[in-house]
Amino acid sequence: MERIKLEYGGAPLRGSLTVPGDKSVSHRAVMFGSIAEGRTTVSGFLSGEDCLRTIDCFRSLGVSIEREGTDLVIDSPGIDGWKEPSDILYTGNSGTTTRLILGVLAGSRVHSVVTGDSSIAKRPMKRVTDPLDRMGADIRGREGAQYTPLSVQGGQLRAIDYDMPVASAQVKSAILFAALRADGESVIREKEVSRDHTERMMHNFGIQVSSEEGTIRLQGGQKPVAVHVDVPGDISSAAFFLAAGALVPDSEVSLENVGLNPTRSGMLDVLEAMGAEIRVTESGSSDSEPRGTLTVRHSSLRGTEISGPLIPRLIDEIPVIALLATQAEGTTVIKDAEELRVKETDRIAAVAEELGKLGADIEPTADGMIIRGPVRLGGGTLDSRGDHRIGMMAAIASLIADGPVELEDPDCIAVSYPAFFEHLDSLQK
Ligand SMILES: O=C(O)C1=C[C@@H](OP(=O)(O)O)[C@@H](O)[C@H](O)C1
Ligand SMILES: C=C(OP(=O)(O)O)C(=O)O
Repeated sequence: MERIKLEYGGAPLRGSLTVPGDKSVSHRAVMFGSIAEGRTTVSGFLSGEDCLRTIDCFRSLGVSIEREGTDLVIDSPGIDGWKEPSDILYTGNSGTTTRLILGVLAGSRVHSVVTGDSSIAKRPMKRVTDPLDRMGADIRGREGAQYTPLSVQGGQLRAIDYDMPVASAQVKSAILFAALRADGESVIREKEVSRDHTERMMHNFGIQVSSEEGTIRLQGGQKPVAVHVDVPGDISSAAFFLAAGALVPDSEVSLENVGLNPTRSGMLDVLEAMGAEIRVTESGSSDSEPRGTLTVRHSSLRGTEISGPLIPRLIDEIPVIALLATQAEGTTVIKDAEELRVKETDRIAAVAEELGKLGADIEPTADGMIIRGPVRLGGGTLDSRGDHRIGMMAAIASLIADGPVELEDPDCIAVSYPAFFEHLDSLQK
């Protein structure tokens, strides 16, 4: 496995950057564009490994998906014209692809088998296969459809009235895709409000869906109409440079065209609560996803508490927020974040153990962590554990470490941010 030296210490980060397209929105653009009959075009699409796996899956179903210049062009016969794939649908490392596609396939007319890599094989799927089963889906798989590989025989579905036991946009979205093909009106009640890109994109594709205080209602049988989707920059990718700008002395970093959907922007609330100097300039939205420029400067930070409804609004940013907290005065408590244990890795253990190697004081708890700061970080060899967000957290940690930092298995960063190291270099010139 590759190991690289991270030689970034010291120099301030200055300048501006456009982060790559939002991963969640990119996946959904391919999915809706494949369900809708006709031509969907997508600008700002993220060509990260996870989204490429989504493209592969829909190509196998007979959808044409090609690059034309910087746009992605999707030509689909519509869901009822899909062909049965002659091989498995391979979802790689992508939880979003795996879970959402189960909902899409359940309401299709084809038989398919879905599987991913060794990380996906450990991630819980029952949270999706259970509600889909109640809708009449025929899904079978390992340990009673708890884990991949999963086989799906598409068919006619019935509507569901469902109280979600986990706060998860992936579960909500899988049910919504199935509900679109079901007889009757489905009602989904969220445990906590999670990212609403699926609902927003449904509006763009001409589907009526209502959402009020965590209750979503969707009438089945509506047909999406092919449109153009403009994907905003990914706030979860921007998060690493927001943290770097706040942590490295003399830095000032601007990030442009970042998606500012309020169900995703919890990190901005945390930066403010920690005392970071951050400016948000909204630039409006060309579709239903708001966006704007974020500018951050080196700041002295204080500890904070992160819990409750804030958690789904920043779930993927917690590794880099934990790094920020190691440099903050006082204690930071993160709780209600047990979902971190079932991401690409167990991110509670990974953050505590990997940053611990540099001397950070992080106590893992069942549903989060307690971080005491500030602590000067030293050198060490960190392991991404095949998790892109742990890899990028390590790279940002190297910016403030007193000793040399090495990173094992950096390649996984391409899952969400293939140009990450180029962008980091460009801010240190
Ligand atoms: O719906 C999505 O696009 C995502 C939802 C979140 O997962 P959960 O739904 O499991 O919380 C998030 O962690 C993931 O990176 C992307
Ligand atoms: C959890 C993540 O993605 P997924 O669930 O799609 O693998 C992530 O990007 O941090």
